[in-house]
Amino acid sequence: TGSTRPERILAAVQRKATKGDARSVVNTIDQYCRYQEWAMNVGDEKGAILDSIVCEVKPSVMLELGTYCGYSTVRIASMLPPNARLLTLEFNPAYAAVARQVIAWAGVEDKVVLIEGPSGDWIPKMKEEFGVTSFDLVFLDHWKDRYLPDTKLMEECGLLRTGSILLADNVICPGTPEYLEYVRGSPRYESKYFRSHLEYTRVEDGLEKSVFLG
Ligand SMILES: CCNc1ncnc2c1ncn2[C@@H]1O[C@H](/C=C/CNC(=O)c2cc(-c3ccc(F)cc3)cc(O)c2O)[C@@H](O)[C@H]1O
Ligand SMILES: [Mg+2]
Repeated sequence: TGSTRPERILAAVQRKATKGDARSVVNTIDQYCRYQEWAMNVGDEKGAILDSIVCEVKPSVMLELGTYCGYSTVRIASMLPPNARLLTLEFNPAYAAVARQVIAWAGVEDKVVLIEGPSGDWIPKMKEEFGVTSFDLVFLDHWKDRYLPDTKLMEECGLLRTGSILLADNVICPGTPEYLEYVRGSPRYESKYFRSHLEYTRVEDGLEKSVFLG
């Protein structure tokens, strides 16, 4: 019963990254996943696009679907002002346990609320449990066939307001065809594709940024 990939990533962070330095945690994970073993973090190239959108939107309340090891959680949190909040959903307890430690090592735990459980259960409870009115920005990076149902669920739960932004990873690889067709075809969204590459590779992938028009 050896270690899991997320546990090996955590070990690399605790061995090589400077405690309390979020950028050093991000760089350590990128180094590890580029030169030791690949992992499904948004990565440095798409991560730079993510950074620019977080900086542009300056969200007060943000949601991330699919924490995994916490790489994008730390990346986003390091860009947020002190009073902003990032809620991140992860339903695999082992991954959540790793992510909590990565988030703590980076020193961003004050801006992050990691919620352990499936998005389908928690999205309807966001208002009552976490006092969320609506999300300024949502980063979708969980199971690709769940992007569309969860987007519809957020609409139904009144968690999107005019101007809320959805940013979806992997719209090319592995691909999210139904989601893409929906946001690009719906008059309620203004969508834009940011071309990039699959993390740590030369394979094409990209992010889709969709503004909810109400
Ligand atoms: C049940 C839906 N609700 C969920 N609620 C909460 N957490 C969820 C949920 N789904 C999945 N998760 C979690 O999100 C993470 C899942 C992410 C899925 N991502 C991918 O499959 C993915 C896959 C690739 C990829 C690309 C090319 C390949 F050859 C192989 C893999 C690249 C990526 O950037 C990816 O994001 C896990 O931590 C999982 O436990
Ligand atoms: Mg991804």
